[in-house]
Amino acid sequence: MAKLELLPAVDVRDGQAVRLVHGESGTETSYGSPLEAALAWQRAGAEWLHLVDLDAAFGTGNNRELIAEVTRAMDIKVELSGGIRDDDTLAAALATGCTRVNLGTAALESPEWVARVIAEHGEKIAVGLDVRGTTLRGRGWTRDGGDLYETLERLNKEGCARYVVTDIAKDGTLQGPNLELLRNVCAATDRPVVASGGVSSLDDLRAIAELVPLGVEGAIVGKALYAKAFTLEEALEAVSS
Ligand SMILES: O=C(O)c1ccccc1NCC(=O)[C@H](O)[C@H](O)COP(=O)(O)O
Repeated sequence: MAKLELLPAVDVRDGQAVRLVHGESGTETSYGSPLEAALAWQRAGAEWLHLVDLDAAFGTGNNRELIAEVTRAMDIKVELSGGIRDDDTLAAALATGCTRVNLGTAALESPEWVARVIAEHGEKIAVGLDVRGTTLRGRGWTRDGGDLYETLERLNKEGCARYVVTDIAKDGTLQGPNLELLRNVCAATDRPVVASGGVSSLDDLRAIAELVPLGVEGAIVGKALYAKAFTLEEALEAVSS
């Protein structure tokens, strides 16, 4: 059986690595240099980094230079997220050399553009499905953006390669992942799914790993690593078989 990929997260706000609760602006806890955090995950054996420009997501500026610097410094695969919504921001993100980008708001507000870039860039484009209940949220998760399953059906038809699924109610809370949501999304698509939000323990990761046969490919881990609930080495070991 394929093993679950782990993507430690570095979310950047105002030049700092931070964690938010429910992705809400103003709930930041700071964890210092994003480059140091990313290098630490790489040294610990990560194969992926999930790197988020929160200012770009919230529309409070951007950390574009820093995000590019961190991405260039990595020998591992990088998934970039946050504020990638048009040709300029997509070109800047891809120019960093990242492995793929994660589009959120654009998939809700600019469906024609997203269909075009999916057709042009294939595997380099993932779509973030960030939900409260079954309602998608855009603009840094501050605005409603339609129904999860209607949007998923449309993106499936357009050939979207992969989805990053976040239950906003769980994100940054250490309350455990929403396994039911992951199962439901896997049932509605044949594309790989990356789980995000709420991981609190090695058992949570083992529970997500049980969903690999259903289509879950990876899990993003943020708060639990920064709060030292477990180490990345322990997490990689827990999902290695
Ligand atoms: O990814 C985004 O674009 C984004 C936008 C607005 C708020 C938060 C956003 N991402 C947050 C993450 O990707 C978290 O790092 C990830 O869900 C990890 O969550 P957790 O393990 O619960 O800390």
